[in-house]
Amino acid sequence: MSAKPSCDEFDPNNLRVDQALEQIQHSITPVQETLTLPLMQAHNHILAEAIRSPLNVPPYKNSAMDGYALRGADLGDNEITLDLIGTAFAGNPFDGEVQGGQCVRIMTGAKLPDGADTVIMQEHASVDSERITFGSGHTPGQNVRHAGEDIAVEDVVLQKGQRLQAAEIGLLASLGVPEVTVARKLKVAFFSTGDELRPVGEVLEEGQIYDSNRYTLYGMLKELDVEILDLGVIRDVPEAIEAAFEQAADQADAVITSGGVSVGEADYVKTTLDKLGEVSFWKIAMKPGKPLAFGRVKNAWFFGLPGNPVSVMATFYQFALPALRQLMGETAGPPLTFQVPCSERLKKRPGRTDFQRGILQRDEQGNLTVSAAGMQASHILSGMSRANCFIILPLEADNIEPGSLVEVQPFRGLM
Ligand SMILES: Nc1nc2c(c(=O)[nH]1)N[C@H]1C(S)=C(S)[C@@H](COP(=O)(O)OP(=O)(O)OC[C@H]3O[C@@H](n4cnc5c(N)ncnc54)[C@H](O)[C@@H]3O)O[C@H]1N2
Ligand code: MOO
Repeated sequence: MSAKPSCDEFDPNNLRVDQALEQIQHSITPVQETLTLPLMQAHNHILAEAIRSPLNVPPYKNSAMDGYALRGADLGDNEITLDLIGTAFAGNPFDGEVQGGQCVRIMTGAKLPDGADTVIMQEHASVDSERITFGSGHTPGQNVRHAGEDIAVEDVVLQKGQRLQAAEIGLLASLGVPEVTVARKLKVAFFSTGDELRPVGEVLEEGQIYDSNRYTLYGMLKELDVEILDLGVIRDVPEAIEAAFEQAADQADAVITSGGVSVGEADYVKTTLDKLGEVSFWKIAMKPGKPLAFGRVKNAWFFGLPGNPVSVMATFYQFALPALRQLMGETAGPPLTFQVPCSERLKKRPGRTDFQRGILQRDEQGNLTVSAAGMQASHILSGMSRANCFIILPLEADNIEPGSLVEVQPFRGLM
């Protein structure tokens, strides 16, 4: 691993990660167009309106157990024996009223018969034909699910800006809501530039590498569920680059490129951006991902991510992802982070916030720990694949000693 000169680490012109995030956040306003979709098609869309419940959930008082419904007032300190007068099934209620001294056989989810307010599970009953005996120790009101105890009519069940995932579309279905108004999907265009890049499928010549950034970008955008416009690898000639930017910006809400944002090299990209838009070239005090371009190209937002394969992913996750979420109207909180002890020494120099690639796992005692996912240079894409989290080390931090608490940001939740 080659060390970078430490004089580079504390550059007063570098923006801090939080400053860059704030500037991006202040610039972006969400797309306004909406559409109304049936529930299943609305999956993974962003809700454009708050949803109020048209129903009580549960809609009626019902039993939480298979057993017997009775009047709580019949319960006492001693065992009781009641007359069985009928059965209540889920979907087929008992049509009558339970009086003192009576009970009704009831199934889980069945509507509680009029007069009854208590259910005793069948394991606590002894049955002698039409006479049912219950021991002591039961409480009036037990094992009853009340109307509206989950959701009451007119409660706001989902907020504008929420992503409709499995639980949300299930919840809407449980309320009988057949369709919802959602934000239209974002269109995001991307392409790669660089004379060394060859598309997968071609034979590499000396000095050439395969274009992998378009694939990582594709994967990350796919997970976000946007419409993707892949413009391929663009040759390093001004006309081709300008045409690619024009096409991307005309068709998409956002344009993402990788490479060519560091010092000097990508003159065509910079001159084209000067002509077509307003783009700032930032240096961010983070590692990897120092160079980053952000702004407008025609009517599209532009993210020029650094070319190194890990830098692309780190800057996409830390900047482009929250920005695209904001653009699609999603009100997502900041990503989950928490502290765990690291199991080994982590190399770090003060001056930039590190987003090291880590492996979060349980040790033999069952305690969560994190270790580095191998080499940390920004071209080591295999480390990103081995990792399951970023280890976020603060700007001022120096080397981290084993056992120290460090902040981790898992790549994914349950799915
Ligand atoms: N003198 C300096 N040199 C560099 C600096 C600096 O501040 N001063 N910053 C370094 C850092 S940090 C990064 S990150 C890179 C970023 O440079 P660019 O964004 O201009 O990216 P490129 O030079 O075009 O490429 C960097 C690297 O990534 C490879 N690459 C590019 N595109 C792809 C792709 N689509 N698929 C796979 N790999 C790709 C490219 O071949 C280079 O190896 O600059 C440092 N240099
Ligand atoms: O920031 Mo660069 O992304 O360190 O390689």
